[in-house]
Parts: sequence; structure tokens; C-alpha cells
Amino acid sequence: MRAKVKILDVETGRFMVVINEEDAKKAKLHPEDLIKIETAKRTIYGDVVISNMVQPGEIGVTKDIMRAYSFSEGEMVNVVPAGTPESVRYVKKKMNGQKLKKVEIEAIVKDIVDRKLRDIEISSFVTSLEINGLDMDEIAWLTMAMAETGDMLDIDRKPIMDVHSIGGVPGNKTNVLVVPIVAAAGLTIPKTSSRAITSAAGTADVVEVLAPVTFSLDEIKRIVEKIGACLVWGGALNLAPADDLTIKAERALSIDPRGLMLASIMSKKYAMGSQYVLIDIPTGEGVKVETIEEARSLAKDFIELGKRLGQYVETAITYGGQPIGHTVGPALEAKEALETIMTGKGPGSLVEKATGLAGILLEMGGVAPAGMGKKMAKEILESGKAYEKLKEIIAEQGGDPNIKPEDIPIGDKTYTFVAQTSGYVTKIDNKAITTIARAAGAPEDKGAGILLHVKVGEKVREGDPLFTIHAESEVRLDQAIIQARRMEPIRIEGMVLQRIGNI
Ligand SMILES: O=P(O)(O)OC[C@H]1O[C@H](OP(=O)(O)O)[C@H](O)[C@@H]1O
Ligand SMILES: Nc1ccnc(=O)[nH]1
Repeated sequence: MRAKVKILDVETGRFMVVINEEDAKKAKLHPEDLIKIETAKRTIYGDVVISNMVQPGEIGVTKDIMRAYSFSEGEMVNVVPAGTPESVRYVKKKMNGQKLKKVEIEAIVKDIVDRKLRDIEISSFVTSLEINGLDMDEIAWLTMAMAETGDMLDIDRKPIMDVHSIGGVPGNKTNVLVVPIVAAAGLTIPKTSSRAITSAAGTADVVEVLAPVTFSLDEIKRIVEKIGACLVWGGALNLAPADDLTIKAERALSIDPRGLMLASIMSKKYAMGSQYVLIDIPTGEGVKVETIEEARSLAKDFIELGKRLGQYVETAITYGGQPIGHTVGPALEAKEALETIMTGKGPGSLVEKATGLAGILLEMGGVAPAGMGKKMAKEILESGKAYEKLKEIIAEQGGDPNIKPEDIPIGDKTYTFVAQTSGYVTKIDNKAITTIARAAGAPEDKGAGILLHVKVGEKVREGDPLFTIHAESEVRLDQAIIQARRMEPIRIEGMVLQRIGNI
């Protein structure tokens, strides 16, 4: 069928093509069918939506499509039913627990990027990876396919350093400090982050409170060649574009299958041209990796994958048994990160982790002698040089470099939970903290989240505040309170844990 393009002021988060009811009947098209739109220059795929908001002979394209492919109003296109893509068979093969071939993985990734696989199929693929996993060959093929279906950055500075956390631990604003410390030492670090996957705030969500994070590759090249660093959102770029589409399914399910996580992280590092990569593996109860053995095995996989891609990878297994610092949620975390970098002082967990990771990078990049990296990182943080570099990053990315922690708006609907008994904090439940912060509206509501008044090991008296929930709306606050009452986010125990007798 030939049709005239009508540009719609509608955003759906998916590629959708609106067809008039009469046309749909004639062409035997049904809601959610996959259709192909062809012009002389391009072919794109989208899901059918049937509506009389377009006239017979017209198709409506949404803003989501327009952002990726520009059409002009009135342009004539061919509309053809697309049928089921071949790669669905390969998704099913993985569901059955079979190893995929290189070409099959390439077909799946290409179809994800071309939007031939819809959210339903992508989420089936993600679920099949969660259940059946990938071996190292499959992971390497997936990584390359994800990188090669997008653009590559070529920065005119060497060496290129990079850092990436596998995430999972609440409050992980660490890399907002690590990147400026490393760049202040003269190294180049073009950092891309994803938004939250399983947590209440990804690094991209946190940085966005301070400055825009959405840039083109050319803009990133300009920023990094000028100041040696950036803190941007990877999903905005055509950099490993399948990543953001699979992350969408992961976020909805709050899962991050191991093989896909390796490919997600390393495809972006590869496309950014990173040569020396440090991977942070937070380990502890209630995060992605719960035991040191699992962390070591994952570390080995990252290093092996790096070798196959020609990158030098080191890993740091870090303490993830409770949140990092005292804040969880984009604005609260941005505030804490800014306070810490401005004064050189902050929560022990945040300062220790940031300077520990930055120190490893300073040694990997050859600017600190072996064993001296952490000391140098601490000096850079305490001297204010890291803060100066963060200000440069904020300014180059279009934010206000003079932003102060107190300027950052935090959700003003609050509720504080207090200790019901005196004792010691013996556990902060990572999963519960994330669930409550998300219920409060994080990461979409930037001001939503949790402020922790205590950390593990601290002594509390009955009635002392334990944590405050911040939300931007009363409804969200109530939902978060309900979640918090259902769970035990902070456990308080006396020194005598149990009395057992007469057995
Ligand atoms: O904790 P969750 O949401 O699962 O993981 C996602 C977070 O982990 C990584 O952190 P970084 O950018 O290396 O600091 C990602 O980029 C993202 O910010
Ligand atoms: N799966 C992922 C985990 C952490 N960061 C990413 O970019 N991707």
C-alpha cells in the first residue's frame, strides 16, 4: 500500500505507525502487527496502531520514529506487512537452552536495533538469558555485534581510560567522583553511563541533576579533547544502540543477566575506544553479586572479554553489603557527591571507594607509581583539583558550574522512620532500600529517594531517626511508606542476639 506521511505530535517510547481503520481492513493489518515502511532511502519497522486520527491513504509516524529517521510531512512511502522476523527463532533456541551461533546472535542484535523485534520479543530474549545464560563465545559475539551495529568514537588523545560499575548497590554515586579525580591527574576518561537498571539511580540519572547528559558523539569528542573527561548518558548516542533497548526490558523486570551485562558494559567501552578499563564489582547481600567466589569468576570473564576485544581490563571487587554513603535517589546522590567533592570530605564508604578506584586507574594509566595511586587520588580530592575538574565537566556539558549542594531541589514530601528499640544497626537491606526509593518515585522523579541517618555498626537509641523518605508527591510518598512498613530496611539488634537454653 502507498501512503502519505503525517507527522504526529505523539510520543510512545516505541516505534508505532498509525493506520486508518479502513486501510487496515483492506490491507488485513491488525493492532501490533509489525510493518515495514520503505522509501527510496530507508526501510524502517514499526508496530501498527489503528486509529481514525489519520485519514485513509495516510500513515502517522510518532516523534520516537522522527527522532531516529526524519520524514517530511506528505512524503510518499510504501507500507508492507513485515511478518515474523527470523531472529525470533533464535530467541526461542536460547529459551530451549541451546548455544547460539555467531550469525544468530548478530541477527538478534540487528533486529533489535532495526526495531524488528518488539518489546515483547526483546523481553523474552532478556528472560532467556537470565535463565539459560551465555558462554564466553556467545558473550564475545554479542559484545561485538552490539558495538558494530552502532557508531565508534575516535578521540585524539591517548591513553583512553575508563571505569564502569556493574551497579546494583544503592547510592553508588562513586563514579561522579572517580572521573574528575582521574582527569585532574591528566588522564583522558570519556565516561558513559546508563540510567538506572536495577537501582533507584544510575550515574546518568545522578549527573543529570548537575548538567545535561545527552550529547552526540561529535559533541563528546569536542568536550573530551578539550578537558579530558565527560560524564554522559550512553543511551543518547548511537553507541551500541541495542543496549538501551535491552536495558528497557531489564529495568521493567529489575534483572541484569550476567552475559548481557558483560556485553552491555564492554560493547560501550569498546565503541568509546577505551584502552584501560576498570570494572567495579560491588559484592554483598542483596546486590547483583553476593559472594566473593561469584565476584572472582565474573572478574575473570571481564578480563577474558577485554582480551578478546584488545582492551586491558582490571577489576575491583568492592564492598556492597550496604548502600554507599547516606543517600539514594538522583538529586540526593548528586547533592552528596557534590558536597564530598567540594570539601574533600564525606561519608567514609564514598571517599574510600572513590579514591580506591581512582587510585587503581592512576596506576593503570601510569601517572602514579605502583601502590601510590590511592594516596594520590586522595590528595587530588582533598586539594580541590577534582572539584575544579567536575566544574569544567559541568560547564562543558551546559550546566551551572557554580551550583551548590543547597541549590539542588529535593522532594519536599517526607516521612522519617525512627528506631523502635535501642541497639546497633546490624543490617541495611539493599533490596528494600531500592524498592522504597523506587516506590517514592526515583529515578524518574529526581528529588525522590532516601536519606539514611545511620549505617551498619552504629549505635542507636529508641526514637532516633533511621531514614527519611523524600518524594515529590504525596501519593508516591504513601506508596513508599507502605513498602517500608512491609519490609525491614534497617535491622537493629542488641549485643545479645539470641538466648538458647534447655536443648
Ligand atoms: O545499579 P544499576 O541500576 O543496576 O546499574 C546501572 C548503573 O551501573 C553503572 O554505573 P556507572 O555508570 O559505571 O557508575 C551504569 O552505568 C549505571 O549507572
Ligand atoms: N548491564 C549493565 C550494568 C551496568 N552498566 C551498564 O551499562 N549495563
